[in-house]
Amino acid sequence: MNIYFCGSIRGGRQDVKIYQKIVQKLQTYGQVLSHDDVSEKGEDAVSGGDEAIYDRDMEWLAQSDVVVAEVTQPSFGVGYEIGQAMAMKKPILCLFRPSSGRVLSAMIQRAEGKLGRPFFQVRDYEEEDVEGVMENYFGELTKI
Ligand SMILES: O=c1[nH]c(=O)n([C@H]2C[C@H](O)[C@@H](COP(=O)(O)O)O2)cc1CO
Repeated sequence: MNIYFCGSIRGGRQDVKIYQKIVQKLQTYGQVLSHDDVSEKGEDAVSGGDEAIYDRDMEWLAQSDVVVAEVTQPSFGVGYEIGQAMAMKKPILCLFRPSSGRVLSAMIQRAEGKLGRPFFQVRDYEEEDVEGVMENYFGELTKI
């Protein structure tokens, strides 16, 4: 299974430790298609620049069987990828931490009803529960 992971880069890297935890867990379900650099800096210096990043990520999105997005830290890129993945009719799991004090965009929160479960889901979670949330999701996904 190819899994595309979305997480904020230029939107802010505050949650990078949580992204690393999510990616580690996703690797137990399949191949994770995501930029290698889940460090604080991001991958600004990638050769080929922004166009290469865009083309690579759209290709990976097209190749993915499922998309997992951490949406707590707002990011234009993550929102864009979610919209593209919806247009491609990929199953999408959005993970949001209410304890951040943020309120999730209505455009993500209310997209849930539009493709129908289990194709678009938003799950609220706490950091210590994130592995269990993914176990539930992937358990249900394999039954479709
Ligand atoms: O360097 C990058 N590499 C990269 O893969 N992306 C993609 C993957 C992330 O899920 C998303 C992050 O978007 P943003 O940088 O607007 O927060 O965009 C985005 C950037 C920088 O915008």
